[in-house]
Amino acid sequence: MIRFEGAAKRHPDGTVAVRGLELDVPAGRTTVLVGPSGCGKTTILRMVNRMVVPTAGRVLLDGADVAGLPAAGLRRGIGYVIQQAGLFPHRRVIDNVATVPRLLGWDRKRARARAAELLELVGLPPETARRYPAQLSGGQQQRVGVARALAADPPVLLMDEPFSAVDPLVRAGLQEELLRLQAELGKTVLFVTHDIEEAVRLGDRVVVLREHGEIAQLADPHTLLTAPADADVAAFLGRDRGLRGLGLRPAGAVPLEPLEPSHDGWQLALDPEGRPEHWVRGAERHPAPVFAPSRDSLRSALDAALLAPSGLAVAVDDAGRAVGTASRAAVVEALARSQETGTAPKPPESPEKSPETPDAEQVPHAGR
Ligand SMILES: Nc1ncnc2c1ncn2[C@@H]1O[C@H](COP(=O)(O)OP(=O)(O)OP(=O)(O)O)[C@@H](O)[C@H]1O
Repeated sequence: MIRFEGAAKRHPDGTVAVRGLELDVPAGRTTVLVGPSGCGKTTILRMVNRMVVPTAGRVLLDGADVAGLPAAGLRRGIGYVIQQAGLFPHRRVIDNVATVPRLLGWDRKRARARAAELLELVGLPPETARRYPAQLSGGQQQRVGVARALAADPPVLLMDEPFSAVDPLVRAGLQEELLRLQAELGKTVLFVTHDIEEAVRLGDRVVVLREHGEIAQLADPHTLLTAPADADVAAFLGRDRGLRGLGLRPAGAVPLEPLEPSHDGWQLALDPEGRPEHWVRGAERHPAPVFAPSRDSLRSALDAALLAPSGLAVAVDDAGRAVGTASRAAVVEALARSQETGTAPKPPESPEKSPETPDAEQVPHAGR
């Protein structure tokens, strides 16, 4: 666990980058810092690996003040991924990834074997290992950056806008990959972005910051979207590519995945008619939130995905029978696509209004 106790940074020129942050970052989860440019996100992140030394307060890593830990050892135990990957241009990909294991004293063969394993883990084909960074695409370079950060199997991963330099499609793929990796590895991830969509997509918890690293709201994505703390947060949520249009856009644009027997250990219990009842995992049992692609909005789909313990919204037909699932990522991606084209996707064929679904009334106005 990372704890910020009144951690502040005041620069010699008088600029207060961070005023006095009180924040707990829980172990094994993804916490996303999001906020406008200059609000102190990078400063906060770098306080953890001592690239920035607080001028007041302190940062604790598993109870130990990082100021008292040797910087080199501390940094080797913390993965750090930055924009543009920050790879060594003159080293082959495999040796970029093997850097930290080599620093830890592993022999070259073992370090390279570990690097090869990691390249596979982040989805890079084996032939990329022998190339130099400049011979890879931007998205591939970011994957190498992630592999390198994971090389020493650090419990903590700091990620500073790692995906912001790549185009939206590649970015969506990288986000998907990170979600998959995190489900597998359960690192303590502190992730910085200025993109609220990315924050909502990746974060178990989202910290919305305003100037001087002050917390405007700390919440899970669902609470953030449905109950912004104040008008500033609401305005921030609605800005950029915004989530404002969610309630106006039909959920029919979300691609559905077929129902599987198990999703990360969660099983969907259906009634005899095939209608979803619960998500079940061992002794755990939670309601299965649903949406109807033929008449609901993207907002309903996103709510369902955010509320489901499996992270999957269950799509139902007009009779309420389960017909597929949609992940949080798939819903956000559908939103991004509809915004890129500037118009909402065509409403699905089902013009009748349903009294239970007020969003359906708004569908014909979407895109205006
Ligand atoms: N060396 C420095 N001297 C003076 N001010 C600085 C210095 N480094 C950063 N700052 C200021 O501290 C504030 C916080 O910077 P920081 O880089 O943490 O913001 P950020 O939220 O990460 O911004 P961005 O999203 O643009 O990367 C900014 O106002 C910045 O100008």
